[in-house]
Amino acid sequence: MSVLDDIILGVREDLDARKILLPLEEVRILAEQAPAPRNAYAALAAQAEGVSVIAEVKRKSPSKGELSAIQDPAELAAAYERGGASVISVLTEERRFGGSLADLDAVRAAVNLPILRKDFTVDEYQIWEARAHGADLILLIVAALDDATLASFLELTEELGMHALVETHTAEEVQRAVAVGARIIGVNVRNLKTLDIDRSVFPVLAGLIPSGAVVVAESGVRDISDVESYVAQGARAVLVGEALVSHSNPEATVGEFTRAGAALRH
Ligand SMILES: O=P(O)(O)OC[C@@H](O)[C@@H](O)c1c[nH]c2ccccc12
Repeated sequence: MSVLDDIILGVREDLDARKILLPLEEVRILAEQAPAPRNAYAALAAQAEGVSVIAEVKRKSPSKGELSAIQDPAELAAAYERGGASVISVLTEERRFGGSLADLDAVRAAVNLPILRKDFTVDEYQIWEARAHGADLILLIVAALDDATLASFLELTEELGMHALVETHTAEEVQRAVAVGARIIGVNVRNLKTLDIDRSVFPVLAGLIPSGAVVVAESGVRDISDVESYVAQGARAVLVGEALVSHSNPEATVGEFTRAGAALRH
C-alpha cells in the first residue's frame, strides 16, 4: 500500500467518528452560519511583486517526523501574517501531521488572511466542515480522487464560496486538474506515494498549466534560492511548511521569501 493510501485509511476512520458526533445536516447548518469566505484566489493572484507565500502551520510529517511542537498556532499564524504571507495553511490531519480542527479554529480567530484547510479531502463532509470552521480554501489532491469526484468536490467548494488548491504531481494529474477547471493548481514536488522529493518535476509541470491559473510550488523550499528558482520556473505562489516552522524568526523568513524573486517575475 502506498503512503497516500495508508494516510487516507486513517483519515476515513477519523472522519467516521466525527460524523457520528456531528452529522452532515448539522455541519451544513454551521457552514451556512459561518462568516463569509475570503477570496483566496484574489489573495494569491494579487501579489504584484515577488511571490505569494502560503505559510503552513505544520507540526510533523510522515517523511520528517516531529518538526516543531507549535505551542501556539495562533501566534505562529499571526507572525506569518505580519511577515506578509498571502494565505495561511493549517494542516488538520491528526495522525501523521499532528494537526487538528482546533488548530484551524485558533488560526481563524487570530488572522484576517484567507486560510487553507490542508487535509486529505475524500468526502463531501470535509468540505462542509472546512467552511463551518472558517476555511476559505481547501486542498484537493488529484492522486486521491477520480475525475467525477474531483469535479463534484470542486463544484461544491465553489458553491460554498471557497476555492480549491488542486494538487498534482504528474503531467497526467495536471491535465486532469485543468480539465475540471481548477483555477489554483499546485505542483507538489513530493510524491505522496513514496514521500520522495524531486524538484525537477516543477518546471515541467508548471509549463503545462494555462496562464489563467495560479501556479503554486509545493514542498521542498529550504531557503531564498529555492523560492527564486520556483519563481523563475513559473510559480506565482509557494507553499512552505518545514522551513518556516523550524525557523526561529518565522515572521522575518516569510518576509524574505515574499520579496524573493521580485526581479525574476515577468
Ligand atoms: O514542509 P514543506 O516541505 O515546506 O512542504 C509544505 C507542503 O507542501 C506540504 O506540507 C504538503 C504538500 N502537499 C501536501 C498534502 C498533504 C499534506 C502535506 C502536504
